[in-house]
Amino acid sequence: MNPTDPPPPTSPGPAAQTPPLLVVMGVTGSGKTTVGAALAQRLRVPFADADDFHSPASVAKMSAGIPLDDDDRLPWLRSIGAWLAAHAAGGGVVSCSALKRSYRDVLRESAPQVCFVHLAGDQQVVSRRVAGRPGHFMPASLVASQFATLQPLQPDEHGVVLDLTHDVDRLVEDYLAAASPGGAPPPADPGGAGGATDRGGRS
Ligand SMILES: Nc1ncnc2c1ncn2[C@@H]1O[C@H](COP(=O)(O)OP(=O)(O)O)[C@@H](O)[C@H]1O
Ligand SMILES: O=C(O)[C@H](O)[C@@H](O)[C@H](O)[C@H](O)COP(=O)(O)O
Repeated sequence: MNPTDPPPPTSPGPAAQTPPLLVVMGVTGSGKTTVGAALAQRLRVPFADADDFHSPASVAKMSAGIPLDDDDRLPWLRSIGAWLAAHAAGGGVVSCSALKRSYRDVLRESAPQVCFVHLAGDQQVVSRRVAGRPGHFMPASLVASQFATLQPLQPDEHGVVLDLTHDVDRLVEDYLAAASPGGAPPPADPGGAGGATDRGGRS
């Protein structure tokens, strides 16, 4: 083949890459909405906030300081799964707490290729953020139950863990580094979320 010829149709190239389909997950106040929107802008894909998919009854429940249960969350997760399925071909980012493995399984049923970006960190930092966030239905009193419910990504789950204390621009870069072919360098503290921890996923 002449070196100037275009690659054969079967050759993988940038156009063959699957567009990113991400769920930015974590407890309330971890930065999902802020970082999810920034990631979507950087990746040039649509963004959705799972808060907008809650029923009025669920919003009223959380506003009253009562945690949602599995029954409250199932129809909500299915609607987010439908959003992911509808954006699988072109890519998209949705911010959704996805606290339990079983919740992430519901999302994966609709979009098996989805990559989870977990914004992980300390409860005190998150509580301060939620207490200082104006005009949101989620009370700071629910932060403890969110941490109690949270099940971190397991080794077989496609995703990355990022340190929520990094600033937003840095978190976008952390994700890009983790998703690049070489992956992210090992975190400084393997027990925590000191950098980007690749959980085996590529998007
Ligand atoms: N990386 C960050 N560093 C500092 N503050 C942040 C960061 N990400 C979000 N915040 C702030 O923390 C609060 C919670 O962020 P938000 O995106 O609403 O979280 P979530 O969607 O997970 O509840 C907001 O006031 C937001 O401005
Ligand atoms: O399953 C839940 O209990 C909720 O989805 C919860 O995890 C989520 O955090 C709220 O929707 C508040 O919204 P923010 O996460 O944006 O604060």
